[in-house]
Amino acid sequence: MKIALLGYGRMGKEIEKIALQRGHEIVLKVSKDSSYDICKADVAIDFSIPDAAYGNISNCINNNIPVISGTTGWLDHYDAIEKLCLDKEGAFIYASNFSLGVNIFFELNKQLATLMKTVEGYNTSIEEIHHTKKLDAPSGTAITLAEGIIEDSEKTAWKLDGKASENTIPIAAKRIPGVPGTHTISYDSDIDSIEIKHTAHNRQGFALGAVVAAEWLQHRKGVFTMKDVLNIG
Ligand SMILES: NC(=O)C1=CN([C@@H]2O[C@H](COP(=O)(O)OP(=O)(O)OC[C@H]3O[C@@H](n4cnc5c(N)ncnc54)[C@H](O)[C@@H]3O)[C@@H](O)[C@H]2O)C=CC1
Ligand SMILES: O=C(O)C1=N[C@H](C(=O)O)C[C@H](O)C1
Repeated sequence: MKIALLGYGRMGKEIEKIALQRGHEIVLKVSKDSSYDICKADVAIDFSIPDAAYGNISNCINNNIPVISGTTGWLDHYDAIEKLCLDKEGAFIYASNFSLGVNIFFELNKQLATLMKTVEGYNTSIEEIHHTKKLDAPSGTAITLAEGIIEDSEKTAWKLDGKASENTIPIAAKRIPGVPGTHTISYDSDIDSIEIKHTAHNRQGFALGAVVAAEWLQHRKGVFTMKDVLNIG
C-alpha cells in the first residue's frame, strides 16, 4: 500500500516505522501547510495539528483518496467532513485513539457507566495525563470516554478543569513531560472509590492501530469508526 503521511511529527514517524515493517511504502510526508499531490497515494494517514486536519482530510476526500485521521481538537468540523465523504462517496475513519487497548477500554467504560447508573452516591470524574507538547485539552480520548458515559447515564455534558454540576462530568487535564497518554475514570463515594485506568507505555499501539485501520479502509467506501475495524462493541 502506498501511504501518504499528513503530519510527520511524533506520530507520523512512529507510523512510518510500523508501516514499513508491514510491507507498505511511504510516498508522501507533509509537515506544514503546503500544496501536495495526494493522488500518488493509495491511502492517507493524518496525524497533524488541529488547525490543519480539516484541510488535509477534505483534500483527500475531494481527490478520492481514503483517509484516516487521528488528529484531535478539530471535531467542530466533523459533521462537515462526514457530509463531504458521503456526498463524494469517499472513505474516512476518525478515532480519538487508535490503540486496541483503548478501544477495549472505551467498551469497558460504557459497561461500567451502565452498572453505575443502578447505584446512588458516586461522583463521576475523568483525568487525562499527557506530555507537555500536546496542543489540545482535554484529550480526544477523554472526550470519547465522557461521551461514552453520557450515552447511558444522567450526565449530559463534560467540563474541563472546573467544578462540575450534578449533570456534568469534570475532566482534569494534566501535562507531565514524556507521558504518552494516561486516562482514568473514577467513581467516588463517601464509602469507597472505583477506578478504571488505561496507561499507554509508548506510541506503538496508536501507530499500529492507525496502520491496521488504513489497511482495512483501503477498499471500502463510507464513514467508519474503530469499532467497525476491530469488530467490537
Ligand atoms: N488518535 C490517536 O490514536 C492519537 C492521536 N494523536 C493526535 O495526533 C496529532 C499529532 O500528534 P503528534 O504526532 O504527537 O504531534 P506532533 O506535533 O509531533 O506532530 C504534528 C506534525 O504536524 C505537522 N503539521 C503542521 N501543519 C501541518 C499541515 N498543514 N499538514 C500536515 N502536517 C502539519 C507539524 O509540523 C508536526 O510535525 C495530535 O492531534 C494528537 O492529539 C496522537 C497520538 C495518538
Ligand atoms: O497528543 C497525544 O499525544 C495523544 N492524543 C490523543 C488524544 O488526544 O486523546 C490520543 C493519545 O492519548 C495521545
